[in-house]
Amino acid sequence: MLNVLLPSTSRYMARQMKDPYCVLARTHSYRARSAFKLLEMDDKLKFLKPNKVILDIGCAPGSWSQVVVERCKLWPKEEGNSGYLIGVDLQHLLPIPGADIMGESDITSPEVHQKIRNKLNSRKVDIILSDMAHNPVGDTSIDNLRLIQLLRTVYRLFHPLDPASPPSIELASNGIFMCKLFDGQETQQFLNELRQRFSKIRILKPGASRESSSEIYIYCTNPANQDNQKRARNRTKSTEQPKH
Ligand SMILES: C[S@@+](CC[C@H](N)C(=O)[O-])C[C@H]1O[C@@H](n2cnc3c(N)ncnc32)[C@H](O)[C@@H]1O
Repeated sequence: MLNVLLPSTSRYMARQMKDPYCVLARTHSYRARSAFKLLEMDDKLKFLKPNKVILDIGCAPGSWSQVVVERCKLWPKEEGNSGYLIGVDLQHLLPIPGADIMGESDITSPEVHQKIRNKLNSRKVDIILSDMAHNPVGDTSIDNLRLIQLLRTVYRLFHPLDPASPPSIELASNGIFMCKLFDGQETQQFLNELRQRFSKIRILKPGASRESSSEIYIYCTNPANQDNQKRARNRTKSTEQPKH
């Protein structure tokens, strides 16, 4: 009956039942299979630790935040653990114990930046995670470009275009920025922009990421120091502005 009435829904459910990561997500009470992408990347790079201040951008339905809470021991919080997690998403999402969730919040909005700043209360962010994405339209070049535009607004939070203006969010001197990107023709340009801001960049494709998906993860460490940042911002400014 379900097959007749809702063929695409039942096909989706069948696929989910066969997908080992969906089964595992249910077993471990993760809200999405994407938890296993972060778990795998953290197993490899070991960046999630107690005492870290973390911003999880595009956090709904919340499986990455669940992983961060577990690995950074935010719930129940160990005594002396100064770690803190803020999760931001356009969508409404259910609370996650140990995380400070900002649902119905657009990361491109200045009001949201102000709310994050208030929550941080002058603390620097150690790790910025972004699994954020629009719904892919399936055209690689459009999806690639749209996500890059969104990610530029994210890195400009901690590396503003105007070198004279203070960053909206301060990244710690040993801070990490990890973001998802739909791979495509603008990827190299985007990587070049990141290379001006971080001296170490790695590209990851975790096993839980579907082969058919163009998604890749970019893991950036060693942020440029203040002077280099200013020089990089000046260089980027001149290449990013339209030529007349
Ligand atoms: C693939 S999902 C993230 C899954 C999440 N990491 C998890 O494990 O549960 C991508 C999310 O990015 C969010 N998103 C897209 N654009 C956004 C924006 N401008 N601001 C905040 N969130 C955004 C979407 O609402 C969506 O929930």
